Amino acid sequence: MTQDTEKLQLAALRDRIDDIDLKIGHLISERARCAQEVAEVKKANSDGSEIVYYRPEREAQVLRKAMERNQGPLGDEEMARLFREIMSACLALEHPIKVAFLGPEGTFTEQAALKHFGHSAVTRPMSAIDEVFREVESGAVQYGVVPVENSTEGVVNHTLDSFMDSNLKICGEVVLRIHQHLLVSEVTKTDSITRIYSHSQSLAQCRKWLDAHYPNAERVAVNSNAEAAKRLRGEWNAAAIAGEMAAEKYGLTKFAENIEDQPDNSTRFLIIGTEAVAPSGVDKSSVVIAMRNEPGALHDLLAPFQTHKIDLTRVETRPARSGNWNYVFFIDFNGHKDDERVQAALNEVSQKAADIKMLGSYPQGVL
Ligand SMILES: C=C(O[C@@H]1C=C(C(=O)O)C=C[C@H]1O)C(=O)O
Repeated sequence: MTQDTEKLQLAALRDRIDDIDLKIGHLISERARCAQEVAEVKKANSDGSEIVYYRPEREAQVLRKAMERNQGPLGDEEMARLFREIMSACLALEHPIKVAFLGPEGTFTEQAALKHFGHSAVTRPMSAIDEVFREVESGAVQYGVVPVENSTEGVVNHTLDSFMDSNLKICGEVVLRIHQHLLVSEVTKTDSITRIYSHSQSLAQCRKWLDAHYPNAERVAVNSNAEAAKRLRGEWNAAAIAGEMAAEKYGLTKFAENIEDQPDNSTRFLIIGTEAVAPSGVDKSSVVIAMRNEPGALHDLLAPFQTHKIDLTRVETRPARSGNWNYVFFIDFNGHKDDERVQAALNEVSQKAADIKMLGSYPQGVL
């Protein structure tokens, strides 16, 4: 009797779900047709220059709205992730977007690219950060994704250096929680692991765990975590440290999970492209500023931001490669380059700076 009631109740609920899915399906198709029309309008009004289909500022607004109006029971991020995928599919209908990322397949950077653009983007692995820059510069892809800073290990210097030689712009940022796992293959003898492969950043992020659990294993730094995962093939005495995607892509087992020393370990990635991005309402900007080696240079650099009440979110120093100045600062702050306050501050800085280069204004990461 109770089994019958359960069956009836479930059947009724499943009928309701089928009805709802039907409506969702129709609505998604209607949305996709609208996106196609957007593409038609863009084409009809084109002045002959290349049409820009992907609009980072609009996408950020759509995702923020999805989160703001969400009443549960799904979490805000979960809701936004669903909309992320719907938009990704709609954009692919307008124009398939091609994205280069720091590879090989299975890296955290690939995960960041998919988190930012959704799974309808066509992603291409590159073997080095400067290759990602070159691929975008050559026009082979429209966008690139590169890591820029990790909460445990700090800045990715290759990325900052690549910006010094490039005219590409930053069009977005994405932050990824990084979980590291100790991976083994089916041939690994787990009680005789004497070598552990990983990227140097990941080895550093798991230093204490390794000291505690594998104090005598040789730590071998390789080009990427995915490369580390690949190296395991046929080595019975080796393990790799890498993320979930690498484990899945290379068919490895998690022998120990979440072994990063800091529980809030996260990495920030930048989206690079050729187009400047319009304000989305909640934006960040990045600039490189070269100062002469004079007393008070750092004060001269920072004071205008304080005067105009602009929050700095990061200040990074790199050795300058030219003889004209000594310091180069990479500065991130809240605000868009079109904001009056930002323009006023940058104007004041430029009077004291040897050189100033705007790397881009872009929507603050939503997901
Ligand atoms: C539809 C547009 O084009 C693209 C697709 C979007 C969407 O599906 O909502 C949003 C921004 C663009 O990346 C648009 O510009 O509005």
